[in-house]
Amino acid sequence: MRVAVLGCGAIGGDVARAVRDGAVPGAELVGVVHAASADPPDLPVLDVDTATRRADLVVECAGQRALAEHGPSIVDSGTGLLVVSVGALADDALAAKLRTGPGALHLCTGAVGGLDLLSAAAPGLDAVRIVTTKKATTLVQPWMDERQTARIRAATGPLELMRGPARQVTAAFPASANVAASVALAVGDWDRVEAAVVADPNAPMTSHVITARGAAGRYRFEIGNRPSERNPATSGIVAHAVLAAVARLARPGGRFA
Ligand SMILES: NC(=O)C1=CN([C@@H]2O[C@H](COP(=O)(O)OP(=O)(O)OC[C@H]3O[C@@H](n4cnc5c(N)ncnc54)[C@H](O)[C@@H]3O)[C@@H](O)[C@H]2O)C=CC1
Ligand SMILES: O=C([O-])CC(=O)C(=O)O
Repeated sequence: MRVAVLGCGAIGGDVARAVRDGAVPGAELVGVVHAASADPPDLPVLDVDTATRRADLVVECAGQRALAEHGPSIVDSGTGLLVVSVGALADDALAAKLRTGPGALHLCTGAVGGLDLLSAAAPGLDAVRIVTTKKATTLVQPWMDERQTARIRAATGPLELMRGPARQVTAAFPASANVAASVALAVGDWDRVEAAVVADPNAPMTSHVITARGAAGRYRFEIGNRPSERNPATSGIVAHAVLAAVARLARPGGRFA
């Protein structure tokens, strides 16, 4: 399977180098699509149209906005698309376009787990929640006013920044709350999932606590991820989750579906 990577930052750079170095049996790197001014010195850089033409699978690691910009033309061309910025699917029109194909849309589990069980239990779940806690300064957003930004920077303990429907929270924190979208997509219902984002200056790790209950049972998944050394807003595990997904697509069969 020929693989191109869209976005060559903390996740995409690690994914592209691992595929290039043969870490994923059955997958080979055709190149990366890179937006920053200086090209990554050790990877072949392609424009998005060439990458789409040459690859069987484009792996999006570039953010919700880049997915909205390039995703539709990738699937429209028949090339497969593996998405890490799943929060972009909170836009129903974009989600419908990406699901239309003919290229297949695949979602990466990213920084969280338990999505398979939540998906299976979904018809019997009433309340589903995810609380994300990260290093405070990684959660400052362009839409915040000076007072709010100063409050985050001065925080000495946990500070809840937002609590609300998953759709709203993933849009407000597009590089930090894709996990809220992952839970909503697993449950198949944006309205049943409440998400919260907490800034904690002392958080040694990024944590995601997912709880759900209903007729199906009671569930609690507590995840503590070490942040990426390249991007403290991103959990280090995400690049590995992307590589695991590429491996499943490159050599299907004999694994959890
Ligand atoms: N599903 C999940 O659990 C998670 C999802 N994410 C998503 O992954 C994205 C990437 O995360 P990182 O690698 O840590 O971010 P990063 O900021 O380190 O890297 C993103 C890269 O994409 C590039 N880029 C942006 N727009 C582009 C475009 N139109 N074409 C080509 N390249 C473009 C940037 O220049 C940058 O190099 C996040 O923005 C977030 O949406 C991140 C963490 C967890
Ligand atoms: O990496 C993480 O822990 C979560 C994250 O940034 C996201 O969901 O966008």
